[in-house]
Parts: sequence; C-alpha cells; structure tokens
Amino acid sequence: MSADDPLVRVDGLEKYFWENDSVLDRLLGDDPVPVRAVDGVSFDIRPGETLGLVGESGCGKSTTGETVLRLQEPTDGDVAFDGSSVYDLEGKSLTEFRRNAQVVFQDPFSSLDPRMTIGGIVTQPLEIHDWPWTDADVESRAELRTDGISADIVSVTVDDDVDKLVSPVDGVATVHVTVRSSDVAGDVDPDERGIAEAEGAVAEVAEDLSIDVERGDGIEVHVSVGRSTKQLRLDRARDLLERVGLSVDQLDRYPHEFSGGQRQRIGIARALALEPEFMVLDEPTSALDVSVQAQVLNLLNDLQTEFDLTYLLISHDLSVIRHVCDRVAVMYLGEIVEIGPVDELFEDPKHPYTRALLDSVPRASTDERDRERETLSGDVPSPRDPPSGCRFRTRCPKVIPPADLEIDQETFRELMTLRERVESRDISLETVGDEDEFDLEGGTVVAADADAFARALKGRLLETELPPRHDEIVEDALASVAVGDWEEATERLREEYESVCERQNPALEADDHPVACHLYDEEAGRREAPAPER
Ligand SMILES: Nc1ncnc2c1ncn2[C@@H]1O[C@H](COP(=O)(O)OP(=O)(O)OP(=O)(O)O)[C@@H](O)[C@H]1O
Repeated sequence: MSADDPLVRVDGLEKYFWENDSVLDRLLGDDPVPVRAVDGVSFDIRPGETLGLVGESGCGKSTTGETVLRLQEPTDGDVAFDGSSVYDLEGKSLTEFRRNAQVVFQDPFSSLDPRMTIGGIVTQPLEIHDWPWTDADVESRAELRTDGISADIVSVTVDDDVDKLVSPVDGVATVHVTVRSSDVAGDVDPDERGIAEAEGAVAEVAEDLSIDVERGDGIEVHVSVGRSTKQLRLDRARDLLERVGLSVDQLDRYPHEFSGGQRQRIGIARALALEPEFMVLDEPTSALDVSVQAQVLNLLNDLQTEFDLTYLLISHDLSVIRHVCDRVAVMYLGEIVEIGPVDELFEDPKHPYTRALLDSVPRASTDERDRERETLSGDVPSPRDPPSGCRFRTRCPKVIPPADLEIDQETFRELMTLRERVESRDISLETVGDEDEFDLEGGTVVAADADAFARALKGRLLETELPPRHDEIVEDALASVAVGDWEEATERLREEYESVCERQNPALEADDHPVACHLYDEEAGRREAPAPER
C-alpha cells in the first residue's frame, strides 16, 4: 500500500433494517418496508487522518461505523481495509482485522462490565486474541556490542518467541545486547530487568526482555521473554493505563469507582490493547462533562500521533469535529451530502444542510449573531420512507423552483408544503367556511360550491398572498380537492411546481470537496446559479 492509498475505502455502503416491521404490517401481510439507515455512502480514510462523520441524531452515523467495522453485515456495497474487502475476510485474516480495527463507544459506563476489574477489562481483549503473539516464521536475532571484552569470546542465544515483545522488521526480531567488563560497567543492580552479571562480565539487553549470563570457556548470554503470559498481559495493562493518564495501582478497582472521563480513558486503553491501526470513535465525549471533553479529545490526538492511528470520529457536535478532524463527511438521512477538509467545510460550507447545521451552533460575536441564519426546522423524515429526489428538500431553505416561476423562496416553500399535504391527502375539509356554509355530503362538496370552497380552503392553508396566476392554479387544484379528486389536484400542482430537487437525487461529485446538491449540479444546469449567500 502506498502512502496515498486509503486505509479504509467505503464504496456504496448500504445497511437496511427489516426487523422493526410493525405487528400490523405483518398481520396485513404488507411487504416489509426497511429502515434505510445507511443508503449508499462512499468515502475514503487515509492512513493517519481523522475523518469526522457529522449529522443529526438518527441519520445513520453509528450504523455506518458499525458496518465499516463489520459489527453489522451490510445490505450492499463494500468496505476495503488495507486493500481487502472486509466482508470477504474469514479465519485468520478476519481475526487480524478484528484486532486492527477497534471501537470506542459513547457511554463509557455501559460499555464497561461493572463486575470486572479494570485490569480484567483491559486484559480481556489480550486473552481473547491470545496476546502476546509469536510467529514461527519470524527470525530472532541478536546484535552484539562489547566494551572491554573481546566479541570473539561472547556467544548469544535468543529464544524464538522474543517477537512477543520485540516487533519484527522484515520478518526479523532484533534484540540489542551489550556485554561489558565489570570494570567498565561499574556498579550494576543485578535485580534490574534486562541486566545480568557473572564473573567480571555484565550483560544488558536494550529491549524489555530477560537476560542470563554464564562464564565457562567463554561468555554465554541467553535472552528470553522471561515472564509468564499472565504477567506480560498485566504489564501491558499497566502500560496502557499509564499511557491514557490513569495510575497503574488502579488495576484492581471497578468501573463504578471512576468518573465518566476516567471510564472513557479505560475504554480507550482497552481499544488500544491490541495495537490497532484504525479506530471508530462513536461520540467519544458526548456523555462527558464539558470540562473533561477537551482532555479526552487531546488524549485521542496524542495517541493518534504516538501510535500512527487512523480515526473515524462520529459526532453530532461540530465543535468536537472542528477540534479533532482533518476532513469531515456530513450525513443526512442515510446519505453523505458533503465531504471536505475541515477548515474549508467550516469556512465555506456548500450544502444547505451543512450550512444549517453550522448555523444552529450558538455564536459568540455580535456580528455573527446578527447575521441571517438558516436554522433547521422540522424533524428528520423517516428513513423508512425518505423524500424523493434530494432527501433534504423537505427542510431545505434553498429548494430550486422550476425555471421562470418568479415567486420567492418562502412562497415556493409554502406551495411545496401545500402540495405535500394534497399528495398525502392530509387536509381536513370538515371545518372550511362559516358554519353550514358548505354542505359536505360524503366528505365532499357539490360541484357548484367547489370554487367558493376552494377559496375558503386556500385562505386557511396559505399565509402568503399569491400572484394572480398562481392564485388561479392553487384554487383550481383545491376545487378538485373539494369534489374529492385528489389525484387531479396532485397532478395540477405537480405540473406547475415540481422542483428538480424532488425529481432527482443529486450525486456527490468526485472532487476535493464534493457536495450533493442541485445548486452545484452541472447536469441540472445550476453550476452558474448563485451559491447561497451566507
Ligand atoms: N437495529 C436496528 N433496527 C432497526 N432500526 C435501526 C437499528 N439500528 C438503527 N436503526 C435506525 O437506523 C437509523 C439510523 O440510526 P443510527 O443510530 O445509525 O443513527 P445516528 O446518526 O448514529 O444517530 P444517534 O446519534 O442518535 O445514534 C435510525 O432511524 C434508527 O432508528
């Protein structure tokens, strides 16, 4: 793999859930309608980078993370890790992927077993994966230096399994041994690990191993791991705890004895235990007090540098994303709508959803507070029945009206809402007009009353006064509603007011900063359209 190749490549990933079909659906024998939690997302994560995944609750971030890690099987699409498809892995290569790709969850309390000690929690993955590992194909070798003693009389043997503690390079685990005469070495403590003394010779190994020295005809040095598997695991747990900022004498304590921030550090130590290359951090600081959030984020930053880690950071919190990420992917209703370098995305957000997310963060400066905001209104629609075309269009302040419509965005949005209500037959005709003004037989009015009824209904449904041509169109459509012809009404409104945003789902164009929005879509002829003003 070259440095430019992604470590993780996600390609058209889909994850649908069928299991939540209601009892009614099943009784009625209706075809199951899946929850389209992740609906065709693609992105790359390069080695050593942090990609942020941001979006409102329920838009599919966690499901994406879990499916990338193969904690969930995908419905379609692929994830390649280090060039190999994650879903094709089996046996040894799947075990290796499980070691290499770890997760840190949001809630540090529920993700730690309350009955286990911290030592048990951090060593558990080591036990499951039978750490420390030794590979029979790795050659063990010593590099000898001598001081005050001729190298010709020194022989060094190294146990085959020292690769448990010494990382091999190109299939060779090299240990560095120094043998000095006692005159040169001065006083040494023979109890110190990695040092041994015999009749005027002091042997020392640079790695964290055991060493013995014997004097016979020459000087015989032997290097071994020197500790039991259990001791090695506890040593590693101690190192990890120290590395994440906890004290090593806390191994025998239980999760409830720690604060939220400390528990998250324990979760991070556990995720690091198997020396992963890649970690999914799923809202790692959302459950923590604001005062400790920055500490944990800084720790994650430091660990990334120290251990060459690659992160996928899932968060709904834009300040967390800005603090930690190199690039950001913005997710809405199972899809990615924009991906770009973090500074560019924060300073020049392109997708109206990204802009609205950024605008929903409270601003400090007065200038910023006075600026017109595009805040998010309404709820995220159901992922069982996402809107046609661009999924954000039902909440988007920048929906593109059909050409030559000549009405403003606000009026157009009102007409869109009206259309949606007509299409879903979500308009009650019961209380239209003054009492007894209209005779509703079988839920509709007689044809002679239809126009008057339509005018009254329009007054109830629309706040804005429409230009005459549109007034006529709307009254026409509502007259069809009045006589119960909802289809004719739907057709009439669609003919006039259907937007490209409803017809086509915009593609995420390949680019340094791609955005899936018709405002930037060449095919829809909108590239020249003015970008939304901030
Ligand atoms: N096991 C499941 N069965 C059915 N639906 C599910 C399942 N898991 C997730 N979902 C649904 O999939 C959608 C995406 O959920 P997901 O948890 O991935 O979103 P999220 O962006 O991570 O949100 P949050 O921040 O709230 O966790 C939601 O509508 C959710 O209800």
